[in-house]
Amino acid sequence: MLSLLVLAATKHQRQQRTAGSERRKLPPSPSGALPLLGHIHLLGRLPHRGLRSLSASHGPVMLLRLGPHPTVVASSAAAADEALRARDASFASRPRMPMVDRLVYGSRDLSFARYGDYWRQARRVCVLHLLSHRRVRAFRRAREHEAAALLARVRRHATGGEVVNLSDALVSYAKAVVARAAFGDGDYVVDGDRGGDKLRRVVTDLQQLIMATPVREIAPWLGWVDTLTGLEAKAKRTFEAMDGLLDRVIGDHRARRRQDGHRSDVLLDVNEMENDTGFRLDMDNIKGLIMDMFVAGTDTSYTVLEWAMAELINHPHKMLKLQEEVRGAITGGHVTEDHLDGMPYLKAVISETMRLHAPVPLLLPRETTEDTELLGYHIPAGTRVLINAWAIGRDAATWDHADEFMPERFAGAVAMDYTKVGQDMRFLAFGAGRRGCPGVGFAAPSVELALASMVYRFDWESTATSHGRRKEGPPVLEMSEAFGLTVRRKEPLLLVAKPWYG
Ligand code: HEM
Repeated sequence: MLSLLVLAATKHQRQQRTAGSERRKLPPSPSGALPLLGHIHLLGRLPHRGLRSLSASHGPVMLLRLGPHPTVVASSAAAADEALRARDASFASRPRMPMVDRLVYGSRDLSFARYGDYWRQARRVCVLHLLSHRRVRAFRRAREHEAAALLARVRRHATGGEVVNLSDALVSYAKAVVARAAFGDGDYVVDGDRGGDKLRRVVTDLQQLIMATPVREIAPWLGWVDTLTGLEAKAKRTFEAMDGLLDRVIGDHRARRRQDGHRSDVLLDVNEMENDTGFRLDMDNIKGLIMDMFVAGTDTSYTVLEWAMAELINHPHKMLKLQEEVRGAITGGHVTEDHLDGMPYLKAVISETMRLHAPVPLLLPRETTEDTELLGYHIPAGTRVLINAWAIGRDAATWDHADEFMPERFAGAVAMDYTKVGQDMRFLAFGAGRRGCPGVGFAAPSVELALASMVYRFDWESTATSHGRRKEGPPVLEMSEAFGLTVRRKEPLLLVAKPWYG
């Protein structure tokens, strides 16, 4: 009898344990994890693609170990919806990344700040004072001025029949537009670099470093490898260049304020404006936030423009359709921001470009703030989370002809407004939820104005077709990607532009 009771009790305990572990089932993990590295080697050169392949076998929620970090990867709209909408607060932090701490003032900015009171206040300050509708409107003239400079640069090559390196021209445009807003109206340079090349390199290095996994992070006793590979020196050089630039920007503004009460730099005035709330920014916070505006706003906008032009070149009928819309809407000989509202196809082209080429393919890494769940799997507190926005944008389960460039899907009666962040969880170019991009209102007019201006003023051809018009046919431009925080084209966009005089 006793043994029967013991047996029954043991069985009950086992059942309870099984039920408990089922309730706390972890997401599936690919096999092949290596000591120290975990699954890093499975990601490949283009992690958003590597992760999509893994999710094809392991499902929309996977658990990977990237170095020492357990990392959940979400690869479907349903998983993103749960993480970024239904359980938004549980997925709202950012992980501590030693390299980011080092480059971005201990992550005391906005993009990389951990979820909590500082982040909440910093985001409010940015949304209210830096990225408000009023301030975006205030920079309208600056955007129109920079768009004119972009066209002048293209025209210089076009009149001589030369090839234009459009990638270079677009990088300069995007950096100039954001720099005016982030740095004020001064002409700031790194080490006497007038053309802005060094500044561009510093920002590129900064982005690559943010994505790098230092060996020190995987195996602290192998930290010397980072010195040997030059990673340490690159991090030091990059931080010093950016920090020096920010010191000059802030120093100049302070001097001008002392001289003439000039009040153009909102961040430097924030502490006065925020007196009532008791929130104060120290110098590292101010530098971190200016850096955020610059780094978060430039390569993203430029990448969208570059992919949009490449897709339009590969789809000449769509290019013609866009040109007809833009040329039909323009009065006065050049595009202004007043014209943009009357260009639904332009907005559809931009949406479709970002669906196919999510500029930040894995968003910014998240971290869970508490024990939570995702599609029925248990996700412990402190787990890193990657949302594969790129894979979700191309998911054949939710998009027809998912890999095709079809702006029409966003035009017409059910047109999607891409500036409404989080409206459609199949489209995550700007992320979603409380950590979604607060800069979309700033990015939209600068991207739309530049694209409309380029297709209005010029007819475009790839160097491969410039000696004879090509009918719709196989794509002529190589569309390979280079990975970073943003994913840009691997090869620069070299095009021939022919002025259009209407
Ligand atoms: C086409 C242009 C842009 C794209 C595609 C883009 C995309 C993104 C993405 C994917 C995120 C991460 C969202 C998440 O984790 O859910 C983000 C965050 C952020 N973006 Fe943008 N962005 C763009 C332009 C801008 C601009 C112009 C600014 C500012 C001037 C900006 C400022 C920020 C900031 C501060 C964050 C961090 C927000 C937080 O963590 O609370 N972005 N952006």
